Amino acid sequence: MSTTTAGPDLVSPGGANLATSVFYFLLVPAAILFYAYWKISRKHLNELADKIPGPDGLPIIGLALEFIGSSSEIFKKVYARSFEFGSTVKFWVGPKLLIFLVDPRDVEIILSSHVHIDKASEYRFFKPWLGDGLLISTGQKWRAHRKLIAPTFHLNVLKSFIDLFNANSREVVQKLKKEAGKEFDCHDYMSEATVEILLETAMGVSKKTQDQSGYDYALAVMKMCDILHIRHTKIWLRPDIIFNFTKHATNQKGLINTIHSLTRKVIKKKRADFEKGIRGSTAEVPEDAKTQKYEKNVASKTVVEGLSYGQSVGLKDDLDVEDDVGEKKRMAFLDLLIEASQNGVVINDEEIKEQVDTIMFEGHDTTAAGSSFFLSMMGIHQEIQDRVIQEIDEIFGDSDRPATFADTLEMKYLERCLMETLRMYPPVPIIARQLKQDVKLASGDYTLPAGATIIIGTFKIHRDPNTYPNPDKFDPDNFLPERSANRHYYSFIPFSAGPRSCVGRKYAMLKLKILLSTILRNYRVQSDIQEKDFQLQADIILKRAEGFKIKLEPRKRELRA
Ligand code: HEM
Repeated sequence: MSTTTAGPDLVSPGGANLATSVFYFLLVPAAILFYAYWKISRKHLNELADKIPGPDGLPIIGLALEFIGSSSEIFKKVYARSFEFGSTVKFWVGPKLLIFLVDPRDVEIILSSHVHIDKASEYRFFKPWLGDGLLISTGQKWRAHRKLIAPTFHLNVLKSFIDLFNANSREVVQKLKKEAGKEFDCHDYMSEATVEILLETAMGVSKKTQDQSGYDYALAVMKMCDILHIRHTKIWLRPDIIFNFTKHATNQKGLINTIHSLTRKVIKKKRADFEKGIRGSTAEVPEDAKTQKYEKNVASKTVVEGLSYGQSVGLKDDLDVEDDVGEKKRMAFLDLLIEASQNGVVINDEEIKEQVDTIMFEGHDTTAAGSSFFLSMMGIHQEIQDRVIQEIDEIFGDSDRPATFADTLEMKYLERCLMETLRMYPPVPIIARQLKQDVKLASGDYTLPAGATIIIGTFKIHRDPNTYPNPDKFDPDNFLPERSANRHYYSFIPFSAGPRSCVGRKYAMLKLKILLSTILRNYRVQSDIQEKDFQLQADIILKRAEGFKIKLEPRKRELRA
């Protein structure tokens, strides 16, 4: 069948040629104009960048080829190259300007600021998973939600989690029984335990109400981090238009589905409890994990800031506020969010989901890595482990009683070992920010241009020989008060610092002390692998590519089941 149309013949060969010619005629000047505009708009950025030292890259792609290879190879290569320059280094990756900072004075300028709080554009890869949760949101939304969420990690709320920390730590000890005497990867156990502890404490639901295990969730998170890391390092996978056609995009969809189905279930359960008038965690605590009868009166003004809770003495953030609301009014994370959403304006249902996803991710993978590195250190440094065990035995004697808050304050040497672990193996090895304004540095005559991505190299800062003599040696005495006293506040930042510091800093420290002391009350750790043989990789979170291989040997007494 044919159709005829009246009017001009728009598709005649002559007309098509004319249209093509006009198109090219316009395209070339448009491209030239666009390029000229682009060059002019970047003139300021380029001029300031030219003054900052850094390796020469290839034309157009810059140093993109440095990011080829496995995660651990990339980590090794980038870390080795970081020694070629001073404390401020620029790096071009395609048209993107990255500037690495490691001088604590410069780091302070960025992290203590209430202006430079925008996350780097790379964090957008988290969006399908974490939405606009606390980790990546900015501006007014971030400010309002941070104000809402930070008090839910106040020490008074955390103290109410102690029995659940104990109960879950005891379960880990039981689960680990089957690994005794064999080499195994402790990260699997630490991951599962941290997910389950988060469910029962911050989320306030019993892990038994979940038909999907914490392990499946943790595995999905780990695989998501792999995909995000691939997108960070392989620049051709950054545009969605290319990424969406790869197998990674298909895998990502499945993983996000696994992750979100857990968070949706958690919120549904909590809402149902809320409607029945139930507040607080519904997880059951076995009688022998309850601490009430052992808890000594700890002065409410006990100093619990600074190093004991993961940041340099003298630094404060919104987690260190005085108890202005009163113990009774403070609520746990999801309780408070559900209540706030009832009143309407502060947070809506979608935003609750984003925050739950964010806390579940930030709260589990980081602490799982921290505890796995700690156990690896104990296995390698036997004489240090002896001292930790001696301290724990002095606190608990032969008793199987659960650990109280007062006990955690006495775990001084364990705490120093934990700090030293977080110094040498910070679970978040870099922090990235996007600059909206120029910033003059304190360490030298450089100005960071607006538009640059700033990378704060926590891993490198923590191994600066000027701050930590013998920085590659595991030495818990680096955290003796007299040694810490003279260090720059920003030379130890495992939890970041300033207004965007880690909201779970105190939660993590308290939980880790109870979990790790419970494990060491029951097992001695051994390791056949030395630190020099670690294959470090930084897939968002720092890990050992070969797995956290350790061996456990039951100690003299067994925990009563
Ligand atoms: C050893 C354990 C942990 C370490 C080393 C750690 C480290 C960090 C770091 C370095 C940041 C800043 C990230 C950035 O700016 O890109 C951060 C942010 C954050 N962390 Fe943690 N974290 C840990 C545990 C936790 C826990 C247990 C929770 C929650 C229960 C948590 C929740 C968060 C949240 C919500 C943010 C975003 C805060 C904001 O931007 O306002 N973290 N964490």
